Amino acid sequence: MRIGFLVISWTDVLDILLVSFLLYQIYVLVKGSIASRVFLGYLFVYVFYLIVKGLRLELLTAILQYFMGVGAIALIVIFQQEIRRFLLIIGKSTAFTNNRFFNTFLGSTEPGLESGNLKAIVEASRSIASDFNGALIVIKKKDDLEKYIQTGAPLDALISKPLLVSVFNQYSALNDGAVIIADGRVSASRCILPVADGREVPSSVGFRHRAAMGISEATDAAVVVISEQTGRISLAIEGELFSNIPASELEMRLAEYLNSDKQRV
Ligand SMILES: Nc1ncnc2c1ncn2[C@@H]1O[C@H](COP(=O)(O)OP(=O)(O)OP(=O)(O)O)[C@@H](O)[C@H]1O
Repeated sequence: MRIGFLVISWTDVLDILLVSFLLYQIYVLVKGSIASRVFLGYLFVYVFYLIVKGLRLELLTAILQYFMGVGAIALIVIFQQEIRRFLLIIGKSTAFTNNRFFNTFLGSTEPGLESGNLKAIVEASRSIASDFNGALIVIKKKDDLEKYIQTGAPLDALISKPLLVSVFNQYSALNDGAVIIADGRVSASRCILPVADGREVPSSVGFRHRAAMGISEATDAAVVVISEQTGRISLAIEGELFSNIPASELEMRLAEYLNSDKQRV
């Protein structure tokens, strides 16, 4: 196709569409954050560099070229949260993660938790909350949690209300950190979770709740978090924290999420 003096092929159109899509995704990721200003600043420098290069100002071009090279590395450091989120979105896209072969390869298993086990978790949460003992309970869906289980003390125990209540008792030696429930067993306690520190986390949120958001952002696990200060039960799913959930609603919400085959994006 010819537009004026420009000859445009279908690969050029594809190229433009892909670049537009990428730029839009970057815009969505950095929108509203401090990173968006950095991104804009970098874009201005790049446009300036193109103008300078077009005008054949050799010295300034060389300086800006060097600056752009160093800037690219600086951008990776500045945007590490956004890049991580972007790669997670790609890694969790339904086309791959719903595929049986990829699930085996990634160590993912079928989702679901027996209703008796779910009831035990909910009853334990109710009891822990009423005693104002804090708790952090990670429940595996499909994604492998072995990496996080390794950070804690192995338990490999049957799921039961008395066990969970005693683990999170304030005098227990196991109450620090998170309990991870995987494949119908209480795998470990005292586990260390990644902490969410993105712009969407309100500064008032403490580390227990940040850790719940962090692991639910990094994996598809559901996390029950109970505040030691307020006794409130919250649920973290897909990086989002749903605060102050009534115990009566918790079981339904957990069952709905854990038993669904839906993979987040
Ligand atoms: N990254 C983490 N991984 C696992 N557990 C954590 C992590 N960060 C904090 N915790 C647990 O949360 C506990 C309380 O942390 P903190 O008081 O900062 O959280 P909070 O969100 O304010 O919760 P609370 O309302 O219960 O005080 C810690 O003692 C620890 O057991």
